[in-house]
Amino acid sequence: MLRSGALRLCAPGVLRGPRRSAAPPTRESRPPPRSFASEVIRVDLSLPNPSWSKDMRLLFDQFMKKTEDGSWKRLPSYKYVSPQRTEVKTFFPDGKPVKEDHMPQAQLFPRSLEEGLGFEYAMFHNHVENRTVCIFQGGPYLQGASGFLHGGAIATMMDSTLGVCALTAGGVAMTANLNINFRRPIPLCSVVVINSQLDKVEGRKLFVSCNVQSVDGKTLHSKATSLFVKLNPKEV
Ligand SMILES: CCCCCCCCCC(=O)SCCNC(=O)CCNC(=O)[C@H](O)C(C)(C)COP(=O)(O)OP(=O)(O)OC[C@H]1O[C@@H](n2cnc3c(N)ncnc32)[C@H](O)[C@@H]1OP(=O)(O)O
Repeated sequence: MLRSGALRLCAPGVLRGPRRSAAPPTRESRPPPRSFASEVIRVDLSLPNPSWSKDMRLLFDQFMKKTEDGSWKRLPSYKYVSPQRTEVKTFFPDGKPVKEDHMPQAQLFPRSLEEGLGFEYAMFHNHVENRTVCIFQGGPYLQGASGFLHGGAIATMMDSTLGVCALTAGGVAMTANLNINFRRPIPLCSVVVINSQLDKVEGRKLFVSCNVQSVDGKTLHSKATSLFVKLNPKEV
């Protein structure tokens, strides 16, 4: 269940008045955790929910407008890596992953915390420009230094955004290298924009970079460069 303290902290207006009626679809509430009914598995968690702050909603609406001419696409996001719960291919002959079927608790790390308490985000991708943008509101369970987001939480969302950018352009790939400069701390429950782009492709190597900025674009919180390597086609 959502804790009202977290809700108040991240979305102060939510408990006082009715929700805005906005055009994009909304996610009213999340299903109970660890339930594997098919409808639960397919809940798209990148849609607005009551824990989203006004900034988060405004940004989401702005990006939804950009999807209208087809240049940008909103990327749905699920708790499970394989929402159909089909068998995941094994890419590594020497280091076999645990199959999700054998570990039903397995779920995508950034989607593993309760609504409003952890990672709230939505991603949009531009196929022509090979760019992925993530709007991200980090909740109170992601605290590092007092009142600010943990560096690991920031790195998680940067890696995820860079990963989506690389995967969308190149197919199945993993992070081989991630270099982050943390320039300014991110207050808990604030909203930031992660802008990522594919810079270069060399064979199986996908070079991507990103920055993390405040909503008004005035504060550069973090920057990163990263290398993703497409998994060896012989092993796929
Ligand atoms: C919210 C939605 C989220 C969806 C996206 C999720 C994104 C999250 C992604 C992750 O977090 S993945 C988890 C963290 N990453 C790993 O656990 C990867 C561990 N490393 C590996 O499995 C292998 O090292 C890897 C698959 C990356 C590469 O191994 P390979 O055997 O396929 O490649 P190889 O070692 O032959 O290297 C291929 C090329 O990459 C280069 N390379 C590999 N690792 C490098 C490295 N670390 N730094 C620089 N170059 C590197 C290597 O030199 C070579 O260059 P050349 O082709 O020019 O010779």
